Amino acid sequence: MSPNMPTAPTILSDVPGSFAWGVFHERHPKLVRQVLDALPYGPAERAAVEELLVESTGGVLQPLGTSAHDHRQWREWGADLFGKPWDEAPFLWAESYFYRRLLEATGYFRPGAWHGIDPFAPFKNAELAGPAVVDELAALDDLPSLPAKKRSDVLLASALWGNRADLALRLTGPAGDARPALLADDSPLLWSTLAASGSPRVCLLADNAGRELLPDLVLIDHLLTAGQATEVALYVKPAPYYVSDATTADVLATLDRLRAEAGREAGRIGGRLWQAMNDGTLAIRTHPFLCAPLPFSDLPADLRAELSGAAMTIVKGDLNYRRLVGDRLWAPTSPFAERVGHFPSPVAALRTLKSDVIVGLDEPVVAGLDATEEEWRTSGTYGLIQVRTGA
Ligand SMILES: O=P(O)(O)OC[C@H]1O[C@](O)(CO)[C@@H](O)[C@@H]1O
Repeated sequence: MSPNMPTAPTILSDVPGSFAWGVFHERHPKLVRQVLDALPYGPAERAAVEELLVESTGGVLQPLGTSAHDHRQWREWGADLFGKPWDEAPFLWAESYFYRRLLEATGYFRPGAWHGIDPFAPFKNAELAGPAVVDELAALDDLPSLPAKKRSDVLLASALWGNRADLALRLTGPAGDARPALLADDSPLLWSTLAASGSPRVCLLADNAGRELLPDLVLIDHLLTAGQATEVALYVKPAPYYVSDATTADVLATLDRLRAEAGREAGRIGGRLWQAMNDGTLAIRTHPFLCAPLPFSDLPADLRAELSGAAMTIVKGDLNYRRLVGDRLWAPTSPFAERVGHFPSPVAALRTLKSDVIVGLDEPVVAGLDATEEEWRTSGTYGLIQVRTGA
């Protein structure tokens, strides 16, 4: 960050009772139980997962072993952090490292029986096979009868509140599926920017699989068929992350789920997406930096170059928002456009609020929310669509 950039305190997890503290001390223990109950890991994996929990709630950060393929990369990302207590590391860094270490503990990257086994797959699979998805697929039958403008708005809203359907929150947090109330809505700017662009290439940085990825894919199909995008690149995580984050395997499972609805709108959407992948108008992409513990202001040159050609990059979800604006206690009225000035393309954030970071709100909105008893920043009840145009 340039020395002249305004800054704000980095969020840490060292304050008992804070949201970040609760992620380590309340959510992760529940998550670990869920993971160990969902797959029949052996004694070595179980012990390693339990040790990770102990280390991450009171111990010091231990580096990855030298046999890990990315240990050098993490040494570099955490050069001044290893050996320090977990709660002295930035919350974003420590939470990301927790998920990397969980994969290490379960043997995801090691040669052996558990190689490539997604520890969160049982939850993701159950969601995709569940009744909520059946209802959501059936609702797609109404899409063709909607006027084009209405269809765009409905699908953008679905992609936004699909982010509410977050397995991490539902496995370990409060129940509930209420639609978020929008605290900021720059959607007209999103549509007008795409319309003004000659042959728009759109990038979408995905967040969760299942009930979030499904509406994301439907939105992508709409952008392509309505000519609002001529090409779409969908960026997914290179490995399981933050419980339900989408990987290529999740895209394929979701496509299969759509295509299984033969003769219905869902099936037609699945077929068009398949064809778009075949002819290259839809590309699934990934990059190691998508699982890095760093803000997007540190994008590596190759990923920055890929995104810089986009007419719009749509950034989904809470974690991506934290990385986009910086995981700091900014003033909530701090301008969104300033916070994301580093991003290489016009950018639209679609996010339900699930952590303390927030920027770009109007003062009366903040005052109204602060006057309530609600944990409005972290409850997942509120959402936003914030856009910065111009590269
Ligand atoms: O799936 P999303 O929307 O990125 O949400 C992830 C959020 O969930 C948490 O991991 C808490 O469970 C936050 O710390 C994080 O930002």
